[in-house]
Amino acid sequence: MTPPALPPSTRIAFIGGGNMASAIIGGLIRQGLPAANIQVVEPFEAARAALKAQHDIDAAPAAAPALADAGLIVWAVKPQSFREASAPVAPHVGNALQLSVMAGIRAADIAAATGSARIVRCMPNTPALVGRGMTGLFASAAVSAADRQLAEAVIRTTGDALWVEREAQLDAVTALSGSGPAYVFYFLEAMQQAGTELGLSAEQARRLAVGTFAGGAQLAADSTEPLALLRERVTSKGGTTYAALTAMDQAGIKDAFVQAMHAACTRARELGDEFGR
Ligand SMILES: NC(=O)C1=CN([C@@H]2O[C@H](COP(=O)(O)OP(=O)(O)OC[C@H]3O[C@@H](n4cnc5c(N)ncnc54)[C@H](OP(=O)(O)O)[C@@H]3O)[C@@H](O)[C@H]2O)C=CC1
Ligand SMILES: O=C(O)[C@@H]1CCC=N1
Repeated sequence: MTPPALPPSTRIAFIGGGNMASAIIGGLIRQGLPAANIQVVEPFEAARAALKAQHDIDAAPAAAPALADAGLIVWAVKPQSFREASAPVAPHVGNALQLSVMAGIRAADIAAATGSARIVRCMPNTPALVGRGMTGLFASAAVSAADRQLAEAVIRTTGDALWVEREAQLDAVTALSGSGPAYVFYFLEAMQQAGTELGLSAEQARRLAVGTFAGGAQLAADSTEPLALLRERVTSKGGTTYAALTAMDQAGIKDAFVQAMHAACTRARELGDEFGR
């Protein structure tokens, strides 16, 4: 199915103009949405200056009636800032669709804070900055097919998108792909460290590690075979990979990694619970 296109007349207001807002704004501008169609409410002066420098957008320090022109309001503040941020914005939400990128905060709580239940929640990730984002989306019951298309069109300006049917699944998406880029960098750091310990320069080790991760991910993306089979093809009997994987299994790395993602999912749930209380 062809992904939905972003109508050029779309007017979008971002509440919070930090890292994630800037990544999505970059995608929108790359797809040709005029910067004049994008408003941003951002109290932090340095973040406003960064938006001006990167995207030529004049962010406002506080919510204003002009927000009412927006067909889409994107919530891009930290979950802990949502209550404070929502109070001055709520009177301007009107008939706009709301798209939240906030981890954990549930659609019912966003509806209660803003007075409108037309909400799509999503969980993007920072590769959105380079057009390679992977985002999970969830539509609340009040959302129409056209609303879903608009939300997906916005998100697809930053990379790939996948809908989930149950809101709780967004916590799993958060643990997997939302936080996931940090796991990739963590592994890359370890590979770089080992490379330097084994006699390579830091630059050589970084290039080898990053190239290997990107190549391995591409191989997996292009294949429908089980991931375990791809791993086994690298693992010659009695060879080096076997030695490395045996050491990893003995250290319990896979189990620790799985537990770490459970911890991330639990934290996403807690963020929602803490807000709803
Ligand atoms: N970073 C990531 O990888 C991902 C983040 N997310 C979600 O995106 C959201 C934003 O995260 P991120 O961009 O990293 O965070 P940032 O801190 O970079 O951005 C949030 C911005 O919102 C501003 N802000 C605070 N209070 C208000 C307010 N009352 N009105 C308007 N703006 C306000 C903050 O200003 P100040 O600094 O002054 O508080 C800050 O500049 C979070 O909810 C997070 O869960 C989702 C997926 C991935
Ligand atoms: O760490 C966080 O809470 C956010 C959500 C996913 C990535 N960053």
